[in-house]
Amino acid sequence: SDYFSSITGLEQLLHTEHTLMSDLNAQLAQARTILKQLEKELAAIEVEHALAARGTENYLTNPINIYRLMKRLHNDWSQLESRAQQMSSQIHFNITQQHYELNFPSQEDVDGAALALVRLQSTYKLDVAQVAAGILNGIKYGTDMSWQDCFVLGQQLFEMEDYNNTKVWLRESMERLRRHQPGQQSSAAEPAIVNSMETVAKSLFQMGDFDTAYELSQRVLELDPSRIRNWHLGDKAAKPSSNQGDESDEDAAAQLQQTDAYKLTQEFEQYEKVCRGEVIASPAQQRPLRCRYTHGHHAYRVLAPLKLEEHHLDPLVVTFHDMLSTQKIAELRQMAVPHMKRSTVNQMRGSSHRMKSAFRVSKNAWLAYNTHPTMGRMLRDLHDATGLDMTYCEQLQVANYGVGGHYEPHWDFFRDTRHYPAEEGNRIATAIFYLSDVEQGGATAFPFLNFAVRPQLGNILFWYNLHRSLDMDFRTKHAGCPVLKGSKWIGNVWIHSATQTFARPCDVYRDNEISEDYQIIK
Ligand SMILES: O=C(O)CCC(=O)C(=O)O
Ligand SMILES: [Fe+2]
Repeated sequence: SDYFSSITGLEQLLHTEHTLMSDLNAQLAQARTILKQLEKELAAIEVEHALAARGTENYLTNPINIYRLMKRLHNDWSQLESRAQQMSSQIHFNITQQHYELNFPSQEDVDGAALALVRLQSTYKLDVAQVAAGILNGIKYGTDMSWQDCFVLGQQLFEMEDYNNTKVWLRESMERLRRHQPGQQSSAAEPAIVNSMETVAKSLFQMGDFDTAYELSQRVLELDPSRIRNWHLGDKAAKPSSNQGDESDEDAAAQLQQTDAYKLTQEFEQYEKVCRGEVIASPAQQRPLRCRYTHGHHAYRVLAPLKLEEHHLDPLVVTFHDMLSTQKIAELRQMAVPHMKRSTVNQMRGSSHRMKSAFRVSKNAWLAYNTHPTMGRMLRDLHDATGLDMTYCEQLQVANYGVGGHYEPHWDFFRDTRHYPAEEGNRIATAIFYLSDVEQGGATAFPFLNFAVRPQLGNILFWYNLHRSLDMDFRTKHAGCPVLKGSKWIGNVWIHSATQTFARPCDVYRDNEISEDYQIIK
């Protein structure tokens, strides 16, 4: 399970399908051999009949022909019969029995993948027709989705009670079906899909989406005109009790309100805009920012200075460029892969129970710094760059986001003191090592600060989560935007505050008030 949350599991699924393909291929090859023989024997009999047709009497007065006819009907045909039966019985293609050792996605996985596709489409405002054509932000990546693909996705969204997106995908499916040349082979739709279309049309009708229901019904009739008979009978099966329909409707609406309240806030809208790159920092905001060389806090860096890029000054958010080589990154990722598990989030404030969530779709692994010399180096470099003391930092968290993977806006500091050891202090700073590039999407976004940082292999993104007073800086809310194309790898280092008194002394006045307004979700 959880194949959709990162790329590592997907490779297993590719393997599963590869096994099924070669198995079915082997079975078909065997069947084909028998089929060829059968064809040859049939052709031989056909030759006899061609001869007979030229003169039946002449043919049937030949004793050899008479004998062969008798023999054929008495022996040969029953042999042909058993051969044909043998051929069909020889195709042993039983997925569950033969391949119990293979990994298959669960319903949850399929739902997760559907959700990912829809998340991308809404976050990046993608045109459904383009997505269905395999085009992401103007670049054609893969094959088109068939009308059936779009329909099944729409149906699934319907079952997941995402009605707005249901409509969009069903309409795309119908559009594709309409454009579909009638001459093409799949115009003879399987009854199963026509059944589903009928069912979905009925449900849409009951929910009051008459346009889509009508559209769908028209297509059903084109595929199978005889179905109209079922529609006028007013039978019970065709009309689920209206009571039931209303109830589930209310449920759906209530659920939608609850889970999606945040999605409707201005804050979330702003987050999505930042992900899309639609928010451009004002000149006033940009003017004081610099890209420069620095020797950080280590004399050695005078000779090999660090490339520092400032994104924001207060709170401080910066990038250190080219801090890890491709080779070392490959080693790190390899070490992490066997330990990767679906990421979780704290269920509630004060609760230590952690759970999977659509809020955070990725996989991660925690690695101790003594696992590999590279990791010790990473901490030293981080110390040299920032001057912070690395005594209390959490293990390296390597995370991988697959397509559609994301992490919705959150703060990295703990708001509940029970979530960190008092002697270590809260998470004063976050360093994200980017362990991959991402082709499209996947930026780290700061919705309150109006910018997003694109992952760039080898870079470190660094920021302070706390004010100098060690109060929480609520302006540091940030997120991992959905990955649109590619796979995103990061390594998180969370540095705690207890030993930073000299590295980052507090000011003479408390500086926390400036960020307090950002605590309230708008
Ligand atoms: O994926 C990102 O860019 C951000 C990750 C993050 O914020 C986290 O893991 O806490
Ligand atoms: Fe974070």
